[in-house]
Amino acid sequence: MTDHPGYMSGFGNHFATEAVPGALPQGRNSPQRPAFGLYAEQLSGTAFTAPRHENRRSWLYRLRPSAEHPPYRRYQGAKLFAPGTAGEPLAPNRLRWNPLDWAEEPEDLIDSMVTMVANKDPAELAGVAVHVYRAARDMERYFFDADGELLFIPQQGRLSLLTEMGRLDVAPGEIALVPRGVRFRALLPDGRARGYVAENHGALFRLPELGPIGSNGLANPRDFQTPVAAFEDVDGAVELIQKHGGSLWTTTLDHSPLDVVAWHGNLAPWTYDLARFNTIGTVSFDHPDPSIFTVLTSPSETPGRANADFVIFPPRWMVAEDTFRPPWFHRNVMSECMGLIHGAYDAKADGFAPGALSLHNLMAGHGPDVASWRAASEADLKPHRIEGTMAFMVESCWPFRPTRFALDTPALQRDYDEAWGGFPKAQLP
Ligand SMILES: O=C(O)Cc1cc(O)ccc1O
Ligand SMILES: [Fe+2]
Repeated sequence: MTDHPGYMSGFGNHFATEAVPGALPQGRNSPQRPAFGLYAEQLSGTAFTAPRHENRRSWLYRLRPSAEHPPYRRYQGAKLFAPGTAGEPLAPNRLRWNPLDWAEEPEDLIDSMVTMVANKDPAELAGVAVHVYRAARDMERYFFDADGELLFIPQQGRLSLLTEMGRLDVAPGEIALVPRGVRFRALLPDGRARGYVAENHGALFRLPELGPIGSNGLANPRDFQTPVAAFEDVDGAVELIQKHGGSLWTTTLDHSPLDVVAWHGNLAPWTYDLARFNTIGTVSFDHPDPSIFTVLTSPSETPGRANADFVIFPPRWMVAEDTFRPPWFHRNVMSECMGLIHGAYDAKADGFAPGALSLHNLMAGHGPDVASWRAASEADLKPHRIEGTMAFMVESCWPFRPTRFALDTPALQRDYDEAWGGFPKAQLP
């Protein structure tokens, strides 16, 4: 891999970048004759008339227009990627899966994608799906998702995402976002890579409001890194796959679609190092709601009720006095899908390994397993640092439905309910 060509800093900024000097028009978006015969193209992430503070779009200057392509046909590979969820009534059970094994034949990122849970039809422009990838081959073809933006959460092995708008290098502990429609291919600098993808069909992820926290804190905007323009000037047949309306489609181009020489705007890919998250918690007593750990939020149309929140449980000091410090028992009106990047999660002493996934849909009683409850109830409450861990949660107001694969795979822990078996009964005086 060559050195990274560089990043620009800031979340949702209006960036301007050109890989060839003079490629970016000045003072207008669509000149009569763009420099060098480039083609100007607007890519929108919100409706043209979205309020200004929500509005996201970028202008791309490319070697050929994206419009030049033959019809798409159904793609026959990637059978576990977006097959639709199991049709039967949604059981209210808590579910947990061990990390998925590598496929027998090495697959590229797209063929290795396994959809585990999803809610809503992408055509509703709402909902979120959680996929797991376990890739062992570089992509020689290209992909884009017409159904939503893709939040990559690597768990093992780095990804190099060559996108239309520049290159994202992302390692476990970092995340990356590729906007809806942006074409990319994924290279695997470590030979293989496993992780999670949250596919957001709804309102674009943004930083949460800070309320009384003030003007700084949680994920700070300047720590988001957007790549400078970088392009491939490659002629020859290449495959372009898209996910559209919940199914996969393929076509052949006679050139690389990563041919954007310059771009400007505020719809852009980025990476973010979760270690930069400014974690906030109690310095007195009680454990705040985990909304305090929100990195990104995609609002629904109901104020305060997220279509999708991306929440992390990072290393941090626990100092709460006379407090049960791990996650308390709870029944939540929101639905929770959790994964673990590394280390151990403080509510689950056993059975939740890095790469695992859990699902606690609305009103499912959950919280610490017996061993975690006992240890935390008996602990000597000194300041204690939770180290070397990074769990995350994709929380949604729409209950998640598992896919057929997720319900049938041997990775499903059929004894998960036992995590909460054997609590001693309270003894009244
Ligand atoms: O279920 C979980 O482990 C996530 C979680 C953590 C917490 O501290 C409070 C609520 C919650 O859903
Ligand atoms: Fe929870």
